[in-house]
Amino acid sequence: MTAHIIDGKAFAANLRSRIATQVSALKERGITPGLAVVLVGEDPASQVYVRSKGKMTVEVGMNSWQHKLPADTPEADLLALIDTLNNDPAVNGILVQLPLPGHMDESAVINSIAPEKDVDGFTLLNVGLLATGQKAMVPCTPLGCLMMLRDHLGSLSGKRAVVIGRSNIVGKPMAQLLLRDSATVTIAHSRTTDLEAICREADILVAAVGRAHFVKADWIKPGATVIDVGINRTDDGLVGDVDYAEAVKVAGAITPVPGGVGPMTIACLLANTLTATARANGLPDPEGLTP
Ligand SMILES: NC(=O)C1=CN([C@@H]2O[C@H](COP(=O)(O)OP(=O)(O)OC[C@H]3O[C@@H](n4cnc5c(N)ncnc54)[C@H](OP(=O)(O)O)[C@@H]3O)[C@@H](O)[C@H]2O)C=CC1
Ligand SMILES: Nc1nc(=O)c2c([nH]1)NC[C@@H]1CN(c3ccc(C(=O)N[C@@H](CCC(=O)O)C(=O)O)cc3)C=[N+]21
Repeated sequence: MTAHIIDGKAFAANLRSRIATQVSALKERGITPGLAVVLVGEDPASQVYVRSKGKMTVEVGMNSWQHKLPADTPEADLLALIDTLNNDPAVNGILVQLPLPGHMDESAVINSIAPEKDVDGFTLLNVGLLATGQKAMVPCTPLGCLMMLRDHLGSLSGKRAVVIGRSNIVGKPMAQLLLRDSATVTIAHSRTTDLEAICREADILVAAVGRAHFVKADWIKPGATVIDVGINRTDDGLVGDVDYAEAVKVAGAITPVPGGVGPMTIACLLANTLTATARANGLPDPEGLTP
């Protein structure tokens, strides 16, 4: 028995085509959703993501703007750009690519984004709304993982979920979404003792660590659903956090890297931009794009 491979690439393509249909409908009413992406510095991996985001934004019919600033840009200049974007009615979504250069205060920059345009869901307001179960902008990577989990498992209610990683951009919001769907959630991290035994209890295992081949096959409960968020560049190319070749023999279902969570992250960014546009125009949330 080998695991069902959850095809994030195909899932994302399907999601983008549904988004494109809804964008066309908005355009007929004279509304074109727009996403502005801000990149500070020349990190090659970030440049790849930003280019890919821009291409897909245009493909679904949205307006796309990319603002590239040099690594030594003063923080005040970045804050001034965000202020301009906040006040530009054509801009419905703003994404500031992380990480930012060391001289910048990351939370000050993120929290200067107008919460209703915060398509990453990283501002304090959106984090608080998600944590209290209210209507928020939900971080793209966890949202994409949730969509794939629901699609594969149906209800998550009562399932044991283990999230490895407690970052603000992946681990914590992932745990919030699983909790909201009534899973029993454990968050593990670098100080967790007996990590392997905790993982073996999981019906749903989400790995967001940033270490190649970190999760071994014998940590996985037979038949479990494994979501591999990790993006690690190695001599063998791009790999996730899970020892995929072995895990695939034990898991019930697993997301590959590449072609799993990554494409869903970008599709969910477009989904959030569409949701933000609908809300800005007093329209109901688009069907099937919010949790
Ligand atoms: N596919 C996608 O769309 C995306 C992929 N990613 C990828 O996901 C991975 C995680 O990203 P991110 O959350 O930003 O990373 P962070 O580095 O912010 O967080 C990593 C987490 O892993 C934990 N960790 C590290 N070592 C261990 C260990 N030995 N045992 C248990 N836990 C450990 C850390 O624990 P502690 O808090 O104790 O330090 C931390 O909570 C990366 O590979 C990143 O590239 C990220 C965003 C989007
Ligand atoms: N403000 C902000 N929001 C983010 O969402 C954000 C960020 N900053 N900083 C960096 C991380 C990382 N991230 C990825 C998005 C897509 C892929 C992706 O599409 N990956 C492809 C492979 C791409 C490749 O070959 O490099 C895949 O997994 O199939 C990966 C990683 C978003 N992030």
